Amino acid sequence: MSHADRTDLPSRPGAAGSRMAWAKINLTLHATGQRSDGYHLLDSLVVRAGIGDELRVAPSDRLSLTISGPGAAGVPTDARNLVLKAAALLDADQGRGAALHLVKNLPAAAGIGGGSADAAAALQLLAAHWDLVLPENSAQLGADVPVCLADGPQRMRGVGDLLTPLPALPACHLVLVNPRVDVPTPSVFAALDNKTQPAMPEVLPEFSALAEFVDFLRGQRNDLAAPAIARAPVIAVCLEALDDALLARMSGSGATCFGIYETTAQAEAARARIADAKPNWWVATGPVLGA
Ligand SMILES: C[C@@](CO)(OP(=O)(O)O)[C@H](O)COP(=O)(O)OP(=O)(O)OC[C@H]1O[C@@H](n2ccc(N)nc2=O)[C@H](O)[C@@H]1O
Ligand SMILES: Nc1ncnc2c1ncn2[C@@H]1O[C@H](COP(=O)(O)OP(=O)(O)O)[C@@H](O)[C@H]1O
Repeated sequence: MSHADRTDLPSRPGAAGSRMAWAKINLTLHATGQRSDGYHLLDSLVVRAGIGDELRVAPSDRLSLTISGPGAAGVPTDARNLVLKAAALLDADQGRGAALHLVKNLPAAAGIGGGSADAAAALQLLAAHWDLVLPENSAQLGADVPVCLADGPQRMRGVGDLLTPLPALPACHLVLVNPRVDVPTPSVFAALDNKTQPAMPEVLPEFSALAEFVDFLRGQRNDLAAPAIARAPVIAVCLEALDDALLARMSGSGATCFGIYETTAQAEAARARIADAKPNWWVATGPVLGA
């Protein structure tokens, strides 16, 4: 087999030629202003959930991308894919090759940064594969890419570019519910009436117990929830379906909602109940990473 023909893709998540692209969850999302270029200033507590896509790389003389998995339908495989955009940003027209395969589990355009997480995973995997350093301008791939490159809970401000790592959070489990309606991010921002709302407290408390953390979150907001629900009222039905959670909110610009549960068993029971009642929805569960 020639070097160019090798497409022996590693199949184990976390193997050397593979990287997980974990879902990004905005536990809070405050819209605090707007820049002159139209981009919104945000203040958001962002975590990664242990539910994600998997990106694999194998040596090849040319760059290629194939996609499989339950979330693959409708995701572009051409140069519009954020994985290939990330490869182009890193390669800078040098013509490097790699055979990439994306196992797409996360729904797209769902407020959980699936595309941004894939882009971040591509930058990290290909930087290692090609022996390059990560580019500083990753945000040009999307405002959420920098936070997806970071590990552990983060406070995200600016337009997504100002990141402050947070101490570990109390352990908890998330149930993610998506009613399978696309809610494009620009349309939700455009429908946001009040673009200058209060930020989170300047200094975030440190949380030793889950109840304390959930109490704090209850006092915070997702300012994009109202315009997203106005566009897709089924989001309110998702929140109702999570009514046994300690807290249920929408992530990002929607439509995915999350419920916070204390134990894996409680989260799994909620996942099974909702999946049974709503077979056409996407319902998944996983721990908050770095908690
Ligand atoms: C709202 C957030 C919150 O984490 O998440 P998602 O709902 O996308 O998951 C992000 O800020 C989205 O990040 P991302 O989806 O990468 O944004 P981009 O591709 O750069 O921008 C898509 C569009 O969203 C709007 N946008 C995005 C970020 C921002 N700070 N202000 C904005 O106004 C702009 O209309 C832009 O054209
Ligand atoms: N690898 C990818 N996975 C998902 N969507 C992608 C990908 N590459 C490009 N896209 C496009 O990016 C858009 C936003 O995707 P995504 O990041 O999942 O949503 P959101 O910004 O709501 O979190 C989608 O409309 C999709 O067509």
